Amino acid sequence: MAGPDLALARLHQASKSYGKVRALDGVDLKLRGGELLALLGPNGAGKTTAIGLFLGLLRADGGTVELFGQDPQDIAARRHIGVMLQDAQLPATLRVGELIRLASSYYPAPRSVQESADLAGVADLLKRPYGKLSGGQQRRVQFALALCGRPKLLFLDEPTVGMDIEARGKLWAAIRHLVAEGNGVVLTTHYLEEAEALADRVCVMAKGRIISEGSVDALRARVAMKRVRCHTQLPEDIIRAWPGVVEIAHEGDRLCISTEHAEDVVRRLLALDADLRGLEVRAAGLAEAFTELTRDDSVAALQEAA
Ligand SMILES: Nc1ncnc2c1ncn2[C@@H]1O[C@H](COP(=O)(O)OP(=O)(O)OP(=O)(O)O)[C@@H](O)[C@H]1O
Repeated sequence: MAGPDLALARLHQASKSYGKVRALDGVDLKLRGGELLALLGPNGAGKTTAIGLFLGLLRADGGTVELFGQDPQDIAARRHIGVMLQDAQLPATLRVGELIRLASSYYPAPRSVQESADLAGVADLLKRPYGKLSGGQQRRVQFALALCGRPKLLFLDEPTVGMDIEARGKLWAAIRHLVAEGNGVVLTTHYLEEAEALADRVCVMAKGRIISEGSVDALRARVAMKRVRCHTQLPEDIIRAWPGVVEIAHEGDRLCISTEHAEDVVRRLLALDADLRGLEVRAAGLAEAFTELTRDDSVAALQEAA
């Protein structure tokens, strides 16, 4: 079993192709206890394939895959993981409590049904048949099944799809609790605010490669784009023609200027508009960083440089 400093899960130069499609192309990835890693990337980037390798559902064509230092197809390693995949098929007639009891029985030291239900926020649904639940409720039950075995490592594939804001907030709190207890979590998501809210590290994938890895702040810092907002009487056409102005949008009665040269833009605004009000300059959010990183040309440049 892995010690505290060893990786819970690791991909080393892992590759996987489906026929001519290279779904993963030499990927390195490592996760430690007490860490949440968010895997981001556009559709088809290779996120699900990477998780499939960790879970032993797929075999790598090249490179190595380790779960607790063992082969993921080894049952001893798999006893310590919990999984919430996108397309869970569960028997509709079983009650939630029965499902949790059944899933717990596969693990050596499971949580009690009540503890699992409380953590996942489904304690009030224990007597309800699974098939009669709403989509968001079913997702919460799937989360209870993922954590009932007291896993050291959780794989959550787009866990909050279909959840309302309150349910999402509760799931985030439960995930934070599990990470604070020292467990590792690998999360894939298309909700950038989810990665921003939860992740210690963010890994951006595109076309089977990792194109960026680091903290959310480090990822943002890689993107030079800034947003300059203000109330101004200056005509939009004039601002648009300034060097470095990429985009102009209206937000209510404010103008929002996207630029890589925020200082130049601010200098011009102040020089030309004595009545300028409400000036604000902000770094790009994760959404902008993500868009910029996964633009086709930037992916190509990174791949050439690698
Ligand atoms: N069973 C399969 N047979 C053939 N091609 C596949 C198979 N599974 C995945 N692929 C291809 O491999 C590539 C990576 O797919 P993968 O599902 O890992 O991406 P993803 O990042 O999880 O995408 P999404 O965000 O849409 O879930 C895609 O081009 C996909 O079409």
